[in-house]
Amino acid sequence: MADLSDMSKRPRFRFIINPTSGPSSRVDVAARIKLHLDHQKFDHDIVYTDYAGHAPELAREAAAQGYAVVVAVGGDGTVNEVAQGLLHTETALGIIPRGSGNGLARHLQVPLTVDAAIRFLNQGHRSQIDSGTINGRPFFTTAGIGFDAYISSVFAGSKKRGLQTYVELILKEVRNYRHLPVKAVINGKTIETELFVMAFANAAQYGNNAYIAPMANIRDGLLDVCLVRKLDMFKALQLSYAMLANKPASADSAEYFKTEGVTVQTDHEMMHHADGEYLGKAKEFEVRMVPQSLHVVAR
Ligand SMILES: Nc1ncnc2c1ncn2[C@@H]1O[C@H](COP(=O)(O)OP(=O)(O)OP(=O)(O)O)[C@@H](O)[C@H]1O
Repeated sequence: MADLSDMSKRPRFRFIINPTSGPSSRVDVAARIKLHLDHQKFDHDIVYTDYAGHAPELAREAAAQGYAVVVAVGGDGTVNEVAQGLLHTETALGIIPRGSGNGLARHLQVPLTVDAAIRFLNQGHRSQIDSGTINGRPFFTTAGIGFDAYISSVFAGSKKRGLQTYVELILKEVRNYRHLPVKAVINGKTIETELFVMAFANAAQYGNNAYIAPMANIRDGLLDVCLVRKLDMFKALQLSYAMLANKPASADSAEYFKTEGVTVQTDHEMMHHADGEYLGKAKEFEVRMVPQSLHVVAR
């Protein structure tokens, strides 16, 4: 683990702000950076995204120019985009969490308020984490097939944001959700089942401290798979309780696997997501771990 303050040249930080993300309470993040970043130690610039998909370009450009850290200012969607631009480079991802879930920030124990997150960046702790891919698309927190992807698709079309919207959606949609048969291969074993959800966890949680894979270690080179077969109301309650208590669910509600990769096939078009971003439908999925592929500023 290196300390940024040890570097001989003054390290540069780029802050990438997604102006569309964040709670309704407006904080002038640029002003907070001016106030709290250690300007004796670090140079910085601030750029704003103009459109979805802009952040990877801005991050890639900064990595090519030798910036020490690129800080994603936004929710997990922005974090995902910035991190994509930093994969396999020496530039570390920093986070100022501004989303409703903040899954990666929570897993990496980044402070959740703007001022504290900036002061945390000053400490300059760096380490490396794994990332994953689902059908080639990178993810850093979780990806999934089934109900979680369905919720991300409904959420994407909803104007409302935040935890309450998520909970309302889940309660409304869970009763109507149609389970589909899949064939998955995990660690050489073939599983054929009616699927509610198959979640692929690099970090332990979806965000909002909802733990889908409590044992997940973001640095072990392994993916934690949580398989939930057909769900009834009793199992749904058991699973929800376990997720909020940061404990594995009982064996008849969910099964957990550690693996380097998974393939899934189905005769039906199924939805998938990466870090809560809805990615559309497919009949075949390949999920892979990419060990130690991203530097981060984390505890
Ligand atoms: N300038 C922009 N205009 C429109 N969309 C943008 C812009 N910049 C980034 N985006 C898109 O906004 C999406 C959502 O961002 P993000 O997840 O950070 O915020 P959020 O939706 O408020 O957070 P959460 O998902 O935690 O509620 C990103 O996936 C990104 O593609």
